[in-house]
Amino acid sequence: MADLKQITLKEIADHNTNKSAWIVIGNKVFDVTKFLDEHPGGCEVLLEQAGSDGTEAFEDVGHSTDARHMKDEYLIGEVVEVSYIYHKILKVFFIFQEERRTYSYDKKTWKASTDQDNKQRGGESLQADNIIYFALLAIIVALVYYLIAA
Ligand code: HEM
Repeated sequence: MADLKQITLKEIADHNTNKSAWIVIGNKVFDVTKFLDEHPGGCEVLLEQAGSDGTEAFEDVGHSTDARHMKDEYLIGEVVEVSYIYHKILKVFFIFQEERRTYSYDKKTWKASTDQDNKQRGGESLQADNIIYFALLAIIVALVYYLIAA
């Protein structure tokens, strides 16, 4: 595994269409272009994740052991470490916002947000969320800088 091709997130991001679809699962990169038409869950879900980190989506489905082995047929490389960590941090913020938006208390599950949901919640609280997240991020960065400088 040591000689796996090192791929940056920027490269991966360019492969987000049905002509070329790469997905990150764990820290590995899978070229699922040829698998799009064969995926039992449909090509749409794969295309939604194409060009980005699909680890959460892949795990949430609870794929079988067969599916986990099957994905290795499409392995083409691994994510370059530094950018992966950076991406995960961004992704945590992104997922957190998505989930805040889409949790259904009736069904006790996460679901895709609809225009109706967004209207009910109103855009303002989402904006407020964003400000809080970025303020927290700024505090963390300032702390790290202070510790390094001290
Ligand atoms: C290379 C990556 C992937 C492989 C090899 C793969 C393979 C499979 C297989 C074999 C199944 C049939 C059920 C099972 O055996 O678990 C399945 C179902 C499914 N997969 Fe994937 N999958 C991949 C990535 C993804 C991703 C990134 C998503 C994103 C959401 C996804 C969503 C689904 C869904 C929604 C189903 C249907 C589940 C159901 O009907 O209960 N898959 N996949």
